[in-house]
Amino acid sequence: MSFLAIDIGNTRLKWSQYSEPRPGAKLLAHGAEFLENIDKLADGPWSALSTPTHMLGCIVAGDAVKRRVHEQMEIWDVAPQWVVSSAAEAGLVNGYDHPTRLGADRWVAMIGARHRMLARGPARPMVVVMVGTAVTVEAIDAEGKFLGGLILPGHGIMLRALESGTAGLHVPTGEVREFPTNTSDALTSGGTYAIAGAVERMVQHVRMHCGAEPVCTMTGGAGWKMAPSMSVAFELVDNLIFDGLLEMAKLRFAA
Ligand SMILES: Nc1ncnc2c1ncn2[C@@H]1O[C@H](COP(=O)(O)OP(=O)(O)O)[C@@H](O)[C@H]1O
Ligand SMILES: CC(C)(COP(=O)(O)O)[C@@H](O)C(=O)NCCC(=O)O
Ligand SMILES: [K+]
Repeated sequence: MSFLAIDIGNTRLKWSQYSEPRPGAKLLAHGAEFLENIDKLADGPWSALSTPTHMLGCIVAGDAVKRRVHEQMEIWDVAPQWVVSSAAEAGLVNGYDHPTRLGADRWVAMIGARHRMLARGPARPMVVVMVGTAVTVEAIDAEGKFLGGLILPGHGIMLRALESGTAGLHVPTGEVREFPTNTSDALTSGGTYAIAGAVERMVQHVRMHCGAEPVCTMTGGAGWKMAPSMSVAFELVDNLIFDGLLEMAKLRFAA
């Protein structure tokens, strides 16, 4: 028995193979590929894996990418299953106007974050931050209701948008500075503090709305870039989506 979890964002595919489809299962193998390289998975890293008995993934990169991943999975006799955000699952209630339109990665990460918190202590409100191609900042109350969330451009998109929309902003990546004194540092710092500021605001909103201090959990490929510049207390976790997929797999594939 083994379980393959896959998270496909707009920049990279991340995968992890576990001994079983449940939280606490042993991690057997893992990897990440930029989307332009996913056609080499079956002949590359996946060729060394034992056949997964179950697979669950989340994808926000579109149907063409999904088809390419299905092709790579043909080396195994396993049915691909992809999460669709729903009105309620695994202890979370979805407050989105149209629950199925919520990005599956956001839904799965929130489920992972909430279970992680409950495993450690009493239920508290949460702010869940994902720093990937885009940045999302989610609010969850102490009862597990997703109240709503912010979507911002990630570092790369912010810089490319400024480069393409101006004549004078073609410069190398800079450093994060409190008082930037060159264009590179001004751009890098502007993007970083835009994200940090959005998180700070969401923490304020949740504190006011829930009347309690939220737990702030941050994840995503570029989370480490944000960590030194945050203005609120937070925990950086590298696998919230896989935590969530394991929780959902436990409910779907329980023997
Ligand atoms: N070694 C790395 N490989 C890939 N992305 C990286 C790396 N280090 C930092 N990043 C940043 O992480 C972002 C991708 O994060 P990721 O969580 O994979 O995004 P997504 O889920 O949207 O595909 C990139 O936009 C990039 O800024
Ligand atoms: C917000 C996102 C683009 C984030 O994508 P990512 O940065 O993980 O590649 C993705 O979750 C998405 O396409 N969401 C659908 C719209 C929504 O959640 O409202
Ligand atoms: K993501």
